[in-house]
Amino acid sequence: MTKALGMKLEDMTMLFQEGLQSMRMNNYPPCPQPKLVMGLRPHSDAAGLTVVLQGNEVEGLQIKKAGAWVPVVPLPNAFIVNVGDILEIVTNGIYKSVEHRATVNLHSERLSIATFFSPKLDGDMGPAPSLITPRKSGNFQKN
Ligand SMILES: O=C(O)CCC(=O)C(=O)O
Ligand SMILES: [Fe+2]
Repeated sequence: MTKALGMKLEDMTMLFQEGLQSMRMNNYPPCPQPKLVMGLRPHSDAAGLTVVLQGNEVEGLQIKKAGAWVPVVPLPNAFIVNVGDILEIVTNGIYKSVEHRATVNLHSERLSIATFFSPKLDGDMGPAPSLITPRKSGNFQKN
């Protein structure tokens, strides 16, 4: 990723080398009124990267693309990798954090496992210094 972006490796390892990994297992039971219920509300993940396994290959995950909700069709033995808010900030907005949600199904239970890879908890975080040039300023501010 750093090579593709022309970013210094240290700008990434500084944050993620001692990063945190957490996991959420989601179970969406069948729902008699799936049009009236949302499994997981629209959100973006606060992490750097999220890896999702759609456990039992039941459809439900959707991403927002050009203003429309697009289903992410489960593929056997495939993971979904989502960019989270922190990576959007570190890459100075080059990679965008994706808004997504999970719907429920009338007859099928759905299972998913999401693994969140986040930076270390202490220290400064902001756009990678190596991505800021006189022609390209930082899109996010450190507080
Ligand atoms: O159930 C899914 O496919 C998505 C899960 C998710 O977005 C999350 O746990 O943050
Ligand atoms: Fe999520």
